[in-house]
Amino acid sequence: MIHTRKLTKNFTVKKDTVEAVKGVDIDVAPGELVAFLGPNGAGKSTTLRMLTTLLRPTSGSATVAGLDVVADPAGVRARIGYIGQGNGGGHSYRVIDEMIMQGRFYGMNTTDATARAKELLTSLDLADLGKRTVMKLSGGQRRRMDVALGLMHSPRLLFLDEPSTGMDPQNRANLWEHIMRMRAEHGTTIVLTTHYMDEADSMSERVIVIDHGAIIADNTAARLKADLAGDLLAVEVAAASAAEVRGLLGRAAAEGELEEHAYDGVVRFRLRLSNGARLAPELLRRMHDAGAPAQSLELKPPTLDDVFLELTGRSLREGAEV
Ligand SMILES: Nc1ncnc2c1ncn2[C@@H]1O[C@H](COP(=O)(O)OP(=O)(O)OP(=O)(O)O)[C@@H](O)[C@H]1O
Repeated sequence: MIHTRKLTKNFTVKKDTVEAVKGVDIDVAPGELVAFLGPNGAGKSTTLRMLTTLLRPTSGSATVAGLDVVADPAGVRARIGYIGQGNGGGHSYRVIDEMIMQGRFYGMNTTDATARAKELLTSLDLADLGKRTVMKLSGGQRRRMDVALGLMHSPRLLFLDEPSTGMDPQNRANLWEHIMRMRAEHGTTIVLTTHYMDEADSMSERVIVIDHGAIIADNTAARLKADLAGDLLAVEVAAASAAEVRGLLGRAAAEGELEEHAYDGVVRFRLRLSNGARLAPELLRRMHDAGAPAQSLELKPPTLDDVFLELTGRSLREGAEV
């Protein structure tokens, strides 16, 4: 559905060159749900804008829905849906009219456009609001209308640029429920950008991590976490047992990753383990047998932020406007 090779975008700002996207290779198969995850300024939107023909690449190639973005931008646009960061349509039109106009814009006749608009408004839980003017919708309803607009011409491929930024958790969950239902019903391929790691983690089947204009990881969230981060285990023991436990945990920890912190007669050890849930009981047993029992234990599965930290030495949270 998407194939890019060495896709590159440079901007010139006051004689300086900003390398926004540095030669990325991306392949997305039909039906996939892929998230571009990265901090502010990583190059996610620029990549999306090249794929949706809104920006012309500086170099490299991109084929989207079977067509070249430079040779046939109009053809690409006809086959895709795009929901940008600040979409929303006119303010004083009724929702249903806005939808029908969008369909007409894509060459549908009024009867088909009306039928499609009604169908989409129903699936996106907006049926009762069709006659309301756009400006009277709440933020969450309006974002759902954006999604409906992007789907009017039944694109096989839908791009969403930060679909839920600025929404409260309930509206985000609601939007996602609708997107997932659309996808199940129509088999739409979905590519989105986000800097919410939990969103990339729970919603996408595949996460492409972008930093400084380059792809630094590309896999399922589960694989990325298992391969690059591991579980975080924290164990507290009496200070008198620390030497014993340091030896035991040191052997289990990945190289150089055993941290310790002493306070009030207790030592708290922290380490990363690739399979913590399995290893923790065995470690506890060994500590107990060595006469150095744990006073407390905490086991946390990794997040995509841990993955990003491992890859870049920075937290994804640092740059995110969350
Ligand atoms: N039109 C432009 N002119 C100059 N520089 C630009 C332009 N658009 C983007 N950039 C720069 O290109 C880089 C990538 O920006 P981009 O918007 O693609 O990042 P992003 O990952 O989508 O960030 P965000 O999460 O904030 O939307 C940034 O350094 C940005 O300042």
